[in-house]
Amino acid sequence: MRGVFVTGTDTDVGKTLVSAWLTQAWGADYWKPVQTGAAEITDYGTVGHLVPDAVIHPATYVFQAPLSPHEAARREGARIDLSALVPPKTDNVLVVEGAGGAMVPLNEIALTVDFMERLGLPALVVTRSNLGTINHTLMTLEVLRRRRIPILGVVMNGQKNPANRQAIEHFGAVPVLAEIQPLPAVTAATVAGLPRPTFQPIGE
Ligand SMILES: Nc1ncnc2c1ncn2[C@@H]1O[C@H](COP(=O)(O)OP(=O)(O)OP(=O)(O)O)[C@@H](O)[C@H]1O
Ligand SMILES: C[C@H](N)[C@H](N)CCCCCC(=O)O
Ligand SMILES: [Mg+2]
Repeated sequence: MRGVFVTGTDTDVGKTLVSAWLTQAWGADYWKPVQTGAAEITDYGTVGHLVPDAVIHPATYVFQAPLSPHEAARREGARIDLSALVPPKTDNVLVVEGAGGAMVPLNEIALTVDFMERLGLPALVVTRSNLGTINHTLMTLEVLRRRRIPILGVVMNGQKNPANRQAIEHFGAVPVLAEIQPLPAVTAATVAGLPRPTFQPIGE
């Protein structure tokens, strides 16, 4: 399976924007295995609008409450089973987006990082560019490395911050693959207008 698991230092950090950007630039398929907050909005719906031609695979779990997956599932009398999180069959590159960050619980014992470990795709970490991101990014990298999850690199999302970029690359021993600036609006046109990624997905 070729692709990338888009995780982040937090919820609302820009994972869906980055996922749409890569899906569009690579002509990839998109999959959001676990979606919460569906009562308000879904990431697969957003990516479908931002990348109209993309193959959007159905989420395995969809819950209404905008909460951590383990809690959103519980409130609906459900429980996320990692063995049900089977990647879609595709010969194409697959962009997978996690819910929130790497340590987000999926059930009473399993965390998102456990799912990432099973899936085996390299991780791309989306981070904010402003104050506080160094700590959050280094902690996320630490978690991924402890599980020997390959790390493609980091995408910084927000106003350019050379000092934070340097710190993340130096202390995190990881490349900042791209810096995405604040967009006036997130639309199919502005996503398509972003500079093309200078990196490729890895895997066979
Ligand atoms: N560079 C940017 N410029 C303008 N708006 C942005 C940018 N990055 C993210 N946003 C907006 O910020 C909000 C959060 O971004 P996004 O949905 O990509 O975060 P997320 O990490 O996928 O969140 P979740 O954890 O819910 O999946 C969205 O409304 C998105 O359109
Ligand atoms: C609802 C939100 N948009 C995401 N889908 C889920 C974020 C879970 C975050 C859990 C946590 O880190 O506290
Ligand atoms: Mg998202």
